Amino acid sequence: MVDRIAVLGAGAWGSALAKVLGDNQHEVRLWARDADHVQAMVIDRENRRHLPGCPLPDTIEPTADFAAAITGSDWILVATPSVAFRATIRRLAPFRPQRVAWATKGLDADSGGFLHGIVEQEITPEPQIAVLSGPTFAAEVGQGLPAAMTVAASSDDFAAQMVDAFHCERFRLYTNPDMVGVELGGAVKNVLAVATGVSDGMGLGANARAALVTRGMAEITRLGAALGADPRTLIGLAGLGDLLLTCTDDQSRNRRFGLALGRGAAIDEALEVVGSTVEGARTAAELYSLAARYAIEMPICSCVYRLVSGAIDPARAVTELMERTPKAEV
Ligand SMILES: NC(=O)c1ccc[n+]([C@@H]2O[C@H](COP(=O)([O-])OP(=O)(O)OC[C@H]3O[C@@H](n4cnc5c(N)ncnc54)[C@H](O)[C@@H]3O)[C@@H](O)[C@H]2O)c1
Ligand SMILES: O=P(O)(O)OC[C@H](O)CO
Repeated sequence: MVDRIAVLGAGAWGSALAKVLGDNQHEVRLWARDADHVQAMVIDRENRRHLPGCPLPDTIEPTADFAAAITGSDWILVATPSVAFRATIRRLAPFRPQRVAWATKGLDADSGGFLHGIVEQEITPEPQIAVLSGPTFAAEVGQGLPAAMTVAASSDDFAAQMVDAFHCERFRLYTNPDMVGVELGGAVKNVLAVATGVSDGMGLGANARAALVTRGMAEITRLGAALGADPRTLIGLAGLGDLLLTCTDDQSRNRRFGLALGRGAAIDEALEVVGSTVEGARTAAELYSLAARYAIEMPICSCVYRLVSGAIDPARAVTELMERTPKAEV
């Protein structure tokens, strides 16, 4: 069956996912707020700004007209950065969409809560919802390299529709009912990728990186337990899978941001070096509040928060982490 889908947000990830859907012969309207950017995509048949070298199939119609993108769509896929998520959902609400999915990773900038909370608050009547997350760099997906993700949906029917829409020989979706676990993994891994980037930028070595990834996983697990996430989700694609990818490969913008900080760049300079979305830099603050609300110790994530808010420098972060009181591992 051919779906009509509106993809909201034509960054690297919205464009890569639109391409998978379009290559699968679905009718995709790819919305971007910048009319010049849309015009360039129409002429180039490529998103040269965010996903160069990945031709957009004819099934994708780039548009700057929000209403035209939404009207008549079977479902909506939001792929903006988290900072724009609530505004996008508010804009969508008057259209009373029945099925809303998102591929954004992060937390609500206002409340520090999960993104599904924003959709539940802003859209009435409540639509069916789904979140897509996992270890996936947009450039590789755009090039058609194999990848797998997790989808957590509020109904089996919507989960099955998402699997049908995306499934192909190079893209595989696993369903999982645990929306909290899937969203948590995608949000926290970005903060931990900043930490491992800082460590590598300082030249602290492979042992330190492995320790950060492993103890970072312990932090995700503790917070996940407090929030009711399924531990199996946290060691799945949207948890450990994405943590490993983002902490170890320089395609990650969060990791590159951390690398720049670890080599001595100021925060603004490091953001500029990366030049596109660095979710972990803002998720760190939201995560700090969330962990505090549940009284969960997350020393690595806390250090990243204090680092990106300018309270400490990388050397101080290392000292603080290493000089914590010895404790049992589990
Ligand atoms: N790039 C990846 O490999 C990847 C993979 C998985 C998930 N994600 C997630 O997808 C989300 C988007 O990331 P990206 O890589 O596409 O970002 P990007 O930096 O490539 O592009 C961001 C786009 O969002 C647009 N934007 C910013 N504010 C907006 C607003 N208020 N309304 C509409 N558009 C707005 C920008 O103009 C830009 O086109 C993030 O949460 C990211 O963590 C990215
Ligand atoms: O480039 P990053 O660090 O935003 O990571 C992109 C994806 O989230 C990887 O799964």
